[in-house]
Parts: sequence; C-alpha cells; structure tokens
Amino acid sequence: MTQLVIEGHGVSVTLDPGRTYRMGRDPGSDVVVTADRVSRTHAVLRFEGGQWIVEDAGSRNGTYVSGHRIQRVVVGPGTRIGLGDPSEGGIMTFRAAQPQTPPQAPVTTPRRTPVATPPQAPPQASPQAPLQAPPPRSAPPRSAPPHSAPLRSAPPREPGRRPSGPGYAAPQQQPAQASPAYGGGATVRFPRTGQWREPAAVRNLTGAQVVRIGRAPENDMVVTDLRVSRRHAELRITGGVHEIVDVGSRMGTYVNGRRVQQARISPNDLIGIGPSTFQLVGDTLTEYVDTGEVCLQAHDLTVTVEGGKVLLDHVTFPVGEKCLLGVIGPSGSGKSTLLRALTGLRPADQGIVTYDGRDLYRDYAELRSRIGLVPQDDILHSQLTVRRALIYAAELRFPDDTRQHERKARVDEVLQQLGLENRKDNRISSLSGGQRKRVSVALELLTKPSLLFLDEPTSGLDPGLDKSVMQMLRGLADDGRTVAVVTHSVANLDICDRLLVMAPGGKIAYFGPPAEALPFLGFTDWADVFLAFDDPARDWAAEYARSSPYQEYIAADLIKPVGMRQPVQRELPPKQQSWPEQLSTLVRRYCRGIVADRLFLGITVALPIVMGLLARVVPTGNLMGPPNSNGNAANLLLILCIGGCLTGAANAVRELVKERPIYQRERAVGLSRSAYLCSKLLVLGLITVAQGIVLTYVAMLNVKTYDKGVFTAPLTELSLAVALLSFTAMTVGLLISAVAKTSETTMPLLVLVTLIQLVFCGALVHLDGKPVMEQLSWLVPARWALAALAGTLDVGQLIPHVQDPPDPLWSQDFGTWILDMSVLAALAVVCAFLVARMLRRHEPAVMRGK
Ligand SMILES: Nc1ncnc2c1ncn2[C@@H]1O[C@H](COP(=O)(O)OP(=O)(O)OP(=O)(O)O)[C@@H](O)[C@H]1O
Repeated sequence: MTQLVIEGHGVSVTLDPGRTYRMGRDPGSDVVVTADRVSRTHAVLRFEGGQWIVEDAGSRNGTYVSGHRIQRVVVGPGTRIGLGDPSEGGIMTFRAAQPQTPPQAPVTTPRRTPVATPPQAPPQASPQAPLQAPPPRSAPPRSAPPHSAPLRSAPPREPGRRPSGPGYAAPQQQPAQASPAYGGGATVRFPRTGQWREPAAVRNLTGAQVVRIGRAPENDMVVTDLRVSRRHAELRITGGVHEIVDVGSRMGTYVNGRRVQQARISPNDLIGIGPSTFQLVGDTLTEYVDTGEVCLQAHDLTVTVEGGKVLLDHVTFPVGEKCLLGVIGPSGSGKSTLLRALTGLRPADQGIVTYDGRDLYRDYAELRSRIGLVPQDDILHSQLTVRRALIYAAELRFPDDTRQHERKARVDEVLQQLGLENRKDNRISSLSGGQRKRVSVALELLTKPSLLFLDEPTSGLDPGLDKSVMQMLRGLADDGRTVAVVTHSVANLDICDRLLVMAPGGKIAYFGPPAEALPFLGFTDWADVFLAFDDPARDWAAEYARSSPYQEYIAADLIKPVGMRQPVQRELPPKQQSWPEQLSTLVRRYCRGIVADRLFLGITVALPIVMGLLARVVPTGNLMGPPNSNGNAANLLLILCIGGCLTGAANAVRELVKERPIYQRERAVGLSRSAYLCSKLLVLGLITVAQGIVLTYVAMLNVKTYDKGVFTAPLTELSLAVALLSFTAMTVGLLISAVAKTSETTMPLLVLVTLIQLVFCGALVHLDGKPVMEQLSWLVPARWALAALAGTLDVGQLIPHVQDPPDPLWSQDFGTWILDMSVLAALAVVCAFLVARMLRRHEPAVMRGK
C-alpha cells in the first residue's frame, strides 16, 4: 500500500489508514485549511477498502477534482482536490510518503513511477479467476548499473528502488462492486492490482451525447498514436446508457479485451483503443495511456509437442517494469520456445502470461501491438536503405489512414532514438552485424511496444558489438519498457536486472540477479554450469524451487492466478491496412528491392536472351515444309519448354525461403497471407512472363513458319504458350521455396523438377496411350505447353514419325489448343493454392488460430 501525505496551506499530514480525518476551517479539524470558501467541516478523508477516499461533508461551496464538483472521490499520489474552489483557494495535494529502503537488501530492478499504463479489467469483467495478493515485501536497493545506456533519451537509472508492478506493489484485492465513483483527473487505484494510475485525459460527460475518439485533432478525445485511426470510435450516451461504437477503425476497439463494433459500457468496463484504455469514472470518461512501464508474469507455462515431449516445464517468473531480463541456457533448453510463449506467438499449452495483470493470450488481439519481437534472423530486406525499409515497415504496421509525413516522422524519431541517423541512407546489406540488429530493433520500436523480446541478437557479433547491443537494450529498458533477451553470450549478463537460466527440458535452473547466479549454481564458469546440466542425477529445477532465491525473486514477487486457466477463444489480431493497401506496399517494396539489386536485374534480362540464343543452335530452318521435312522442330520446342520452365522456376525457387523470417514476423503483425502471395505472383509473374516472351522471340527470330497457327500468328501463339508455361513453372518454384527448409535445399529440388519436365513433356517419350506414364504427365506443365506449341506449328504434320499414332493433345485445332492452355493455367492455380497452404505451415501458431 502506498502511504499518503496531504499537503497545502502550510499543512502536511502523513495519513494513517487506521484513522478518519476531518478537513475544514475549524481549528479542531484533523487537516485545517484556512481559506475563505472552505466550510468549517468541509470534507472527510478516510481509508476504505484499500483506498483513500475524500467525501464532501455537505460543504457550502463544494469539493472539486479537475474542475468537477464531486461528492466522493478516490485519491492517490498526484491528486489535487479543491476545497470550496476548483482552481485556487483551497487546493490540497496528495503525494506518496517517502518509501523506507533497508540498506542490506540485494539487487533489484528499477522502481515503478506512477504511470499511465492500462488498468486491469475488474474481476467480473474477466473470465479469469481473481488474483491473490502476495505478502508485502520490503524494498531492496539495486546496485547502480555498471554501464551507461547509449540511448539519447534514456533517463538515468534509479538505483536503490524496487519495482512495484503487480508483483511488487503488495496489491489489495477489491471487489469491483465496492469501487467508489472515481474522481476525474485523480490518480486512482485499480481494484485488482492496487496500482496507482494517472489519467492522461478526462472528459466530462455531463450533457454530452457523443464523444468522438481518434487520432485526428477534431476528435473530442485525441489519442496521438499512429496505431489509432483518425476517427476511431464514439462513446454514445442515450438516456443514461453508454455505448461504445467502432466507426471503422483498423486496429479495432476492445471492451475488456474483446473486439467490438458496438457495446454497452458500464463503469467496470475497460475500453481499449490503441495504447489507451478508457473507463467511465463517475460522470467522466477517463483515459489511461500505456507508456511502456508494464509488468510481465509467466505462470506455470508448459509446452508439450506431439509425442509428449515437454519443451517448457512449469515455468513461472515475474518481470518488473523497466526490467532487462537475460535468458540463457544450453542449446535446446527451450529458450526460443519460452520466447514464443511469452510473446503469444505460440501460446503455452498450460499456464498463462499476464501483461500488467491481464491475460495476454485472452487479450492478444488488443495487446499484440504492444509487444515487439526481434527474431534471431534479420527481418530486413537487405537491398533497401535503412530509412526506406523502415518506411515500408511503418506502412504495414500502421493503419492505412496514417499520412506519409506521420509515418516518416515516426521513422525519423526511431532512427534518432537508436543513433542511426547517419546510416539512414545506407543499404542494409552494407551495415555491420550490430548495426543491422539496431535496424531490426528500430523496426520493432516503430509501434512503441511496451515489451520487447529479442532472440539471440548478439549471435555472430564480436565482443565489442555484443556489448554495444546489450548496452542498447539496457537503455531501451531504462527508457521505460520491459526487455527480455535470449542470448548465448555470457560476457555482458551483469547489465541485466534479472537472469533466467534454463536447464534442459525447459526448466528453470535459476532466476534472480545475474551476480548471484554462478555462486548459487556452485560454479565459477558458465561452461561448467552447462556441462553440469548434462548430469541426469540432478534435478536443477527442484533444487531451485527449494532455494531462497526462488522465495525471494519468484514466490514473493508473483501474483498467483487462482484456479485453472479458462479455455479461451482467441481472436485473430486485426490487419492494420486493407488488402489492396498491403498489396500495394508489398509490390512497391518488392520492385524497389529488385531495382536496387543490380546483379539480379542483369541476370533477369540476360537469361531469356541467352536461352533464346541457345535454342538457335538447333538448325530449325524452315517450319513450313512438307511432312517429315523438319526433324528438328520437336527439339526446338523442347528447348523452348525447358527454357521457360527453368526461367520461371529459377526466378522463384529461393524467393519465399530466403525471406521467411521477415514473412513470419510481418504475418504476426497483421500481414495478409494472400496479399503477400499475390505480390509475388504479380511482380515475379510479370517478370517471368516478359522473360518467356523474350525467350520465344529470340529463339524464333527469322525462323520461317506459316502465317497462321491455330488461330493467329504462330509467334504470338508460341509466346503465349511459353509465357504461360514460365508463369506456371514460377508457381512450381514458389512451391519448392515454400516447402524447403533452407535456401540450399531448393537447388536439388529445382534440378529434379526440371528433369521431370524434360522426361514427361512428350518430346522425348511418346506418352499417349501409355498407362500411368500418360496420367502422370498430366501433372507436368511442360506436357501441356509442348502440346500447345506443337499444335501451333502442326508438328504432328512436320514430323509424324515422332508421334505415331499422333498425340491428340498436339492436334492443330482451337479446342485442343485451348484445352492445353487451360490445363496449364489450372496447374498454376493449383500450385498457387498449395503455396498458400505451405506458407501457413510456417506462420506463428497464433495466426493459424491455435
Ligand atoms: N515442434 C517441435 N517438435 C518437437 N521438438 C521441438 C519442436 N520445436 C522445438 N523442439 C525441440 O525443443 C527443444 C527446445 O527448442 P528451442 O528452440 O526452444 O531451444 P533453444 O534453447 O532456443 O535452443 P537454441 O539455443 O539452440 O536456439 C529442442 O530440443 C528442439 O529440438
């Protein structure tokens, strides 16, 4: 409980919860306020249900908070009440009494300041069981950090203070129905966690019918965050009934964590809009903003995969505000699994994660944008410049009604925050490993996440860069967010506030201050610790659970949820942009990347020309001769087919696998799978089709053909068939890319697929009427393309001995040609559908509705 002091008019009284205080002009009052408009007994101040309450005692001139006359109000640190006068006169201020800090206590994380983070949903608004308060703890001072943060905006750390999130504040549980009417503008104490929250804005609802909420300045309540739409929601008041209505926002409007279009609101409900939480407080609508200082708690997280293998085994620990948590452990000990569970990307099968007391899994759709994750692999298109990459990322992450200048301003802000202004025009591929990691972090910071997770950000970096990255993370935590970093490097662990050591089997071997870890584990070297983890005779998790660090750093700081986790219907997170907007962004980014990659561009232009020239090596000559006059016609068509297949497939075969980490991350922040796939089909498809046409024209230049093929000029028909074949081969290439685990495995698959095309296209082997072979060939694009080409040139006539009896798919009639082309197109559609299915397999579990 925060101890309060009331001050003003020369009076300073430290309040004792066991007493009731009379405030007024009467010299016998407990708090004497000698101002003109103050009544003799003006108000009463008492501690009730875990909160300090001021109640007007029938004063003549009234009691005011934030300009509103109140009858009863909850007060806390920062609250100013006016006795008899809203502005001057009898203003009294409340502040927290100085905490007492015992000098002997060990390291802890920085303190919580009274911040505007979202309050907890009241118990009855939540399907979860209420939380139990832990016993109060004394505040151990933290030793000063040995390193300074590199961030310009990072404030100096505050040693000697303890965190005071739900796990630190010794909260008092309050039944929601006992909550008094909150005073507008007051710092209020929320029922479930007992945290003090300072409103960012208060709107008096007296006489109001509609309160408009959004990013645009013309709204009644303006939320200046790019995640919020310009016109986001309206609070409509009719006959004392309050309704929140979403007016077409992208990121959605939430009531107690559930997305709503329209919902009736009561004072216990929490309305979530971007980083802000709104609540009806008396006759006001009060806004609290999540500024990043939130607590994260893992409760009993267990992840089991098929076959019963346990990847995470009852993992429980709290992380305080502004805390930098380091996670280490041997390979395969479940660190990445833990990160996925904490970020909600792959929710644990058992247990819950609380985000400032809220069930992260249940409220994931609302809270997702407050979580940043920097995966191990870079999530950047390396051909782009730093600023350009961030601008595209901002387009994908912010609602489509954000303006370009707003996004650019946010990008510049983040570049400055991470000291990247001098690198902003550099190609990402030209940056050092540490700088690239900074850009990845900058990308995640665009949306101002309160929680930032990083998976091995220092892997592959030299010791200097390792330290610089860790210092950057220290600064980010000090700047007002919780940062968790999985690392293999043990060189800079002392920079962390807390260290989590994972033992094989996904168990906790240690959680606490880094300095105490090695002494606790009984070694002087981390290598020896990891080697000792191999000893099957020792149960590290059980030893830690019985230890005093467990009591001190986990048991005492944790608010345990009572009862089992309720099965929850998780909502898919919203998409920030419309589908066409996403497609447009992806297409522009893709094109810019291609244009910037000169080598790829050169190969793309040269490849069809070289292949076409190779086709000319075959002496085709005259394709208008009498029957049996040109035995090389089939060879020419074969080269065209294989050229088309190779061009298309080679273009696409690495396309998805190489940027899979980017896709996975962007998918987790709302990218549409179909928009992503369509951007590939569109850009790569156009390039491939153009290549197919160039290939055909170069191969057929000056070759004599009849004036008419099946229905028009033979060259046109041939180009159409080769272009469609190239496109279909490209979808096959995309399929290989979607299936492959690494870029390296795509090449053997490309060779295999090309050989299959060669054997089953029908030029080398007569397929018609051969059971099994013929049916298998129907699945091969080159079979249909070659048939269409053969139909155009009437190859059956030119070289009847090649196809004896004649292959019906080769006949020179319009119906057959259309059939050949249609099946080719259908194969492309089937492949594209399969690519979409395969892409889904690589997506975060939460995006698959799991
Ligand atoms: N889907 C899965 N099915 C079966 N086993 C899995 C699955 N995912 C991960 N594992 C196994 O679970 C264990 C933990 O994996 P995880 O990637 O979390 O470990 P890690 O500590 O991050 O390892 P590293 O340090 O090597 O990245 C490993 O043994 C891994 O092989």
